Amino acid sequence: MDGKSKPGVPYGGMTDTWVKKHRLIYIGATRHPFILSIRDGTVDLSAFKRWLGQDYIFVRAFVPFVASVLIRAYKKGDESSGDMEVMLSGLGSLNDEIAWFKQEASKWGVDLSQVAPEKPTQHYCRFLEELMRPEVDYTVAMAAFWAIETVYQESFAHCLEEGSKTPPELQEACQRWGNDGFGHYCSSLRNIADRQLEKAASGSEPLVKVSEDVVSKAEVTFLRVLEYEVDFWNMSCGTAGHSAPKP
Ligand SMILES: Cc1ncc(CN)c(N)n1
Repeated sequence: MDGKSKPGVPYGGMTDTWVKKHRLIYIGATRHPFILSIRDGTVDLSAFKRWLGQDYIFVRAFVPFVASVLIRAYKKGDESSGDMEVMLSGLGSLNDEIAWFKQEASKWGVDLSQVAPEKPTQHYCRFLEELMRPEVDYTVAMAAFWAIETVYQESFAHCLEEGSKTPPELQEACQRWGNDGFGHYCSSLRNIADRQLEKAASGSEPLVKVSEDVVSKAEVTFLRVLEYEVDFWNMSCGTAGHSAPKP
């Protein structure tokens, strides 16, 4: 959370360096007031319902992005890495996630068919589209994939920690991303990203464009994910319009 490497996470991966180097925006994304309001039980239910509708739209756009990373993993042809299996499990959980959104929406009386994407959602989905373009490197796509999943894991796990006062009716939402299994999945994504970054940095990746170009692009992409996540949380709180300028 405060950028310290987590127990069991191998110290010194590139992602570890980024979390430390950019800990302010990382904390901004993983300890957002919206998340803190869920954790202390003061969340405004209309904000939660707004988040629910918008996140459903995001998750539907996230599925093809995950599929695009799976295709990149397949094309890498490095069967021993097990990358494809990690993505397949991710797609499986997204299938459950979409079913959960529909059930949760009906529990709260949110008609998902009537929800229109607000600007932060539109911008975030457009960013996912950009990451699906063929010229985007596997390493850059993996950095985004890990960052997107880990922000939710860190955020919602925080609402489940000792001492939290998360309302019982919101526990299930927090469990969805805050559970240990999802945490393990995020560690798998992190390991793939770190391995790819290590190869790019050492220039040992064949046919990769100028290697430091890939590493710096991956770092910029990591930061852009954090910005989109903060904008998404801001939207959920109704503090739209205060988004950071996009590079
Ligand atoms: C905005 C957002 N970011 C990440 C996740 C986790 N897949 C999500 N459901 N929504």
